[in-house]
Amino acid sequence: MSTTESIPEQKPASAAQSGGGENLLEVNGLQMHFPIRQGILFQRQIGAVRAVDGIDFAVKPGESLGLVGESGCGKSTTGRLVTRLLEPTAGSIRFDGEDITHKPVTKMRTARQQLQMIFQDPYSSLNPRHTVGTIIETPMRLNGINPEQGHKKRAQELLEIVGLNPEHYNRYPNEFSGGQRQRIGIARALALKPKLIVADEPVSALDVSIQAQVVNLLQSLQEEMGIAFLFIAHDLAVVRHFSQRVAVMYLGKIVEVGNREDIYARPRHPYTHALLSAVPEADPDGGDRERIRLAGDVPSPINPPSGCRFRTRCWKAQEKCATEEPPLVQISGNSAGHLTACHFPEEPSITSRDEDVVLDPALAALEESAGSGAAAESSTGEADKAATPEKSEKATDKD
Ligand SMILES: Nc1ncnc2c1ncn2[C@@H]1O[C@H](COP(=O)(O)OP(=O)(O)OP(=O)(O)O)[C@@H](O)[C@H]1O
Repeated sequence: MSTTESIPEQKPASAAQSGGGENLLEVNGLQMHFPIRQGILFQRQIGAVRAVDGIDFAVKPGESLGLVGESGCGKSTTGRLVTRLLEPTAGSIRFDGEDITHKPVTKMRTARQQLQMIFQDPYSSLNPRHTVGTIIETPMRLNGINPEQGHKKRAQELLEIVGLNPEHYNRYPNEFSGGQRQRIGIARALALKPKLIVADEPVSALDVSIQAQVVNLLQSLQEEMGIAFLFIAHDLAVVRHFSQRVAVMYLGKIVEVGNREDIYARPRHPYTHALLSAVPEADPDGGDRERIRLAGDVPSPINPPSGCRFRTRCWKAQEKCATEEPPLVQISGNSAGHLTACHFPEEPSITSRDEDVVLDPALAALEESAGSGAAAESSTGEADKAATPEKSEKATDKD
């Protein structure tokens, strides 16, 4: 574990990510500050939730970029900004060569068609009063798309593509399981032949056994139809096999981005190490892995820590981390395109260290007492709960 300071090779995020071919999506300096207002009449702004606070990333045609971080880091807000469901406070979004940052939705018909979103909750994202056929056909009709074979045939084709029975065209969403509903949502997104799909935690509400099936489906769509993905997830396990590149987000900032191999085998940011530590079998060689117990919650985005935002939970934090925000750059030892925002990065390895890193003193005390007596037994559950940097399980279902 190195504590020496790395001297960043100055390659800023946007420049490093836009090299090597055209980008389908390019995001620069993107910010979303939700205003906090007070007062009944005048609604004075007294602060802001800095949900997304100046991020840069790019997605190439046909590529999948995973966007990963704990709950509240700003991933969904990023997805909603990219799909223009939210108006950004600052920054720019270019899609397929066009600046869509402030373009009214009514004036961006093509981009709107080619940029689709799949939502987390397959229960609330489908209108329960419409048949599956209507749900899939409506976007085609609204966008003036008239397939040669007719709307019904095309909707049935799409049902087949996503692994559902085309004869279920006249059924209603409540007749399907969660996994099947997510497939209907995917068929609806495909109806407009998108170039990019923003998938916001598309499997986290599903039973674990169903998750893999839906991820496999999305992967085959990416490979066979050349669709690019911005795949949002709260842990690194889900995006592992699906994303060629991964961006790790913490409290409104991207703290590390790189290709799959760099992020999973040679991570540099302590937060990436902590997230990876929570992934079962993160070490591709099956060796002894480091154990980092990331406890506590992400600090409030209303008043984020100065300097490096991760410093309040970081085991390597020093004074500099409080006073200077580390830039997202290709630090010494990183390969091209692997960018890390850290003054004191970790060694590029995930092998076991001499000691586990336990970040929460309360958790450490619990673990100490766990070795002795019956009282310890009851506290172990608490410790596990506190150590899991994941959202709580949502509704489960089976296909
Ligand atoms: N409309 C809004 N008004 C005010 N604050 C918001 C709004 N939407 C999101 N936030 C806040 O912005 C921060 C980032 O939220 P966001 O949903 O983007 O995070 P996330 O990483 O996607 O987490 P999750 O997985 O829980 O959705 C959170 O603190 C959230 O409370």
